[in-house]
Amino acid sequence: MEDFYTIQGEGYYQGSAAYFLRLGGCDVGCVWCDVKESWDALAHPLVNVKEMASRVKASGTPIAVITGGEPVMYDLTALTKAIKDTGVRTHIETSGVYPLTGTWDWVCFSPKKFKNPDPTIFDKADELKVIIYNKSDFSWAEGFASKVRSSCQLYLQPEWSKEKEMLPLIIDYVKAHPQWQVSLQVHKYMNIP
Ligand SMILES: C[S@@+](CC[C@H](N)C(=O)[O-])C[C@H]1O[C@@H](n2cnc3c(N)ncnc32)[C@H](O)[C@@H]1O
Ligand SMILES: Nc1nc2[nH]cc(C(=O)O)c2c(=O)[nH]1
Ligand code: SF4
Ligand SMILES: [Mg+2]
Repeated sequence: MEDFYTIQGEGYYQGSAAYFLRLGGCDVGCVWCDVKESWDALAHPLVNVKEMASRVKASGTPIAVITGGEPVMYDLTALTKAIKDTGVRTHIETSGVYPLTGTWDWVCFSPKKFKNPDPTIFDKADELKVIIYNKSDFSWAEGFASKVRSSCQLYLQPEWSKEKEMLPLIIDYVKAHPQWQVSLQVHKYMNIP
């Protein structure tokens, strides 16, 4: 759908330079999705894998973030190989609804109530990033925290339109449950993509 060199705004790598490849197509349907224009894969042009990898490399970035849309709808073996062959790290942002393919240096798993994840993601996630839209989402988040590896980093991120309401609850929750950390979408404050 689009590609751009920016600063990773969320989670463990927040603040790091990263080149984003946003793949079109998603069948999860989150009501609060901040990139609904990505859902229809046919609305976006096809781009050759080698071309994508060369744009990543030319930017000078140390990290490529594959996002979408929902990138696990596709076989990502060729894309991740092409990127890694240039010496750039491969990171993914995913809801984990289909089995993950490809070679990854970092997997950010962000589960959704609108479609269950495929259980194979639990052993692959380096980062669990749960979006908090209402109060009941804290106990829902704990259900996933008990399924991922003990090394997996745990983040609570407010849904953007509910940030004013949910951020105070997230702050209290993290103080009481310090295995979790707060993640904010800092790119939205910086007015960058
Ligand atoms: C647009 S999604 C694309 C990747 C994948 N489909 C997923 O949901 O993980 C990228 C990240 O943005 C988060 N996100 C999407 N809409 C959001 C919103 N309104 N507020 C906060 N985070 C949001 C998702 O949970 C995910 O972690
Ligand atoms: N700067 C920036 N950081 C991000 N982290 C995850 C994003 C995503 O949409 O996957 C995202 C994004 O869209 N922009
Ligand atoms: S899974 Fe990701 S891209 Fe798909 S609707 Fe949800 S937030 Fe948007
Ligand atoms: Mg985004």
